[in-house]
Amino acid sequence: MQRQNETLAVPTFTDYANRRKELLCRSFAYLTIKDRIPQILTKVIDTLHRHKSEFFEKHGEKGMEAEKKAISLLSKLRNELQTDKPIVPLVEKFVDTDIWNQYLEYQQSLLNESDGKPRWFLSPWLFVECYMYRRIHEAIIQSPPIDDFDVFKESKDQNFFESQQSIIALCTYLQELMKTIEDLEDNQLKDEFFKVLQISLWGNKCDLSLSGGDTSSQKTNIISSLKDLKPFILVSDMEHLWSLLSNCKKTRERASITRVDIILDNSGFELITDLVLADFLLSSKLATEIHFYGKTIPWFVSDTTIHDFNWLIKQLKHSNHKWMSKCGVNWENHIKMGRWVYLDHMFWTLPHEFSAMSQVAPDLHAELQKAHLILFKGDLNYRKLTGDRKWEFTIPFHQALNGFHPAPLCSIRTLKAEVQVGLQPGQAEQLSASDPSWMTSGKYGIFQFDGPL
Ligand SMILES: O=P(O)(O)OC[C@@]1(O)O[C@H](CO)[C@@H](O)[C@@H]1O
Ligand SMILES: [Mn+2]
Repeated sequence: MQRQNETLAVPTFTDYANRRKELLCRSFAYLTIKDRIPQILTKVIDTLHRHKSEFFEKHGEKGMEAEKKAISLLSKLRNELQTDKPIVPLVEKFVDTDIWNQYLEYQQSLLNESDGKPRWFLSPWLFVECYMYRRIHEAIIQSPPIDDFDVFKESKDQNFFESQQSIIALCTYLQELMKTIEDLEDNQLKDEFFKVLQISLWGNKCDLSLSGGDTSSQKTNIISSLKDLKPFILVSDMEHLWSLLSNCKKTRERASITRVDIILDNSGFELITDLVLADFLLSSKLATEIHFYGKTIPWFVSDTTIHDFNWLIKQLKHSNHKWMSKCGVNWENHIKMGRWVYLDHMFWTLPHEFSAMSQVAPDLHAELQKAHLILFKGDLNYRKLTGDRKWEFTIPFHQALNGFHPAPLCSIRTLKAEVQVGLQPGQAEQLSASDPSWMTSGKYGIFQFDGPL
């Protein structure tokens, strides 16, 4: 597919003839739908199988029946996908069902010239992928009494346990830093701020949907790798973040607040890195309040739900490692005192790009407008920020946001999808020549800021 050039302000989502060509060229999107998604579905089915006796113990025969039903719905889903059947409306009534089905109709309306049915392999990748996770959820909620079962919980927890050593290193680092943070000079504080930002960036390498649900934990000490990883940061707007927050800190009146909102991505190791960043923001007084946003339903395998968030903090608190448990105690306290607030909203698990937020979820948009800074973690959020379009690499981030600007915002993301904007002329070409998989390997990262208008 041709990259959109700067003269086209908003490229259309779907040029289906080109899309087909792109798919046949074995793009990353095509391989995701063809290989990765069926692999994830097979894992989900296997997980349900393995929990059979647990369902029986909990719910008796009804639990066994429910397991069978969920598995049959999921096998049907896998078959629909693999045989490229039309994408069908959701049937089970849930808070977001109507919005989903309206979106499906919208996708259908884009297809007037063909047979009028969106299909798995010929619809926009972002839509199809989100739809698949929403259908998994539908299969589960259609199968009471196991309708609150999180099919990805096991993998998320495994990621946490396998990253133990790196988590210990991070908690120790944070607690050591806390001892001196009040005495740090401005430039020292800035250095530490940049460090915790980079920790949170590289934490995003560990997502489980890219690995098809296979384990993807952090085994090395991330802090000692930061220097070596620096050359892999393609856009580094950290200075802007520092200016913004240190300015808030200097000009803040006694009782007023500086609020940073973090749109979370993956649970497990990445979530720890985000909480380390959030704790640092409070302790350094760069912020006084943090709002976290997670997902209301299991999403893209490893994304954080309220259960994951609470579970992880509890795990830390009860750890027998001194600094891990100190972090757990402090973090629980931040929540109790209202310095940390966890929120969710169904918008985050809709297929819409973020420029549609003010229309689709005006309440969420209005809430985000109250933040001084919004940090968007991860690759999926980047795809939604930029509409997952094939933008020209050098187009300004601001333009790709397509009017989405509730407050100053920054994407913190490792590259795992074929969309990237705001690069220097020639930068993408150079990368393509030296490392053809630079956009999808998770090896490169960005801090991309869109500041005050
Ligand atoms: O948002 P995250 O966790 O950083 O990444 C999600 C992700 O792995 O899922 C998709 C592949 O299935 C890609 O968009 C992206 O690479
Ligand atoms: Mn994710």
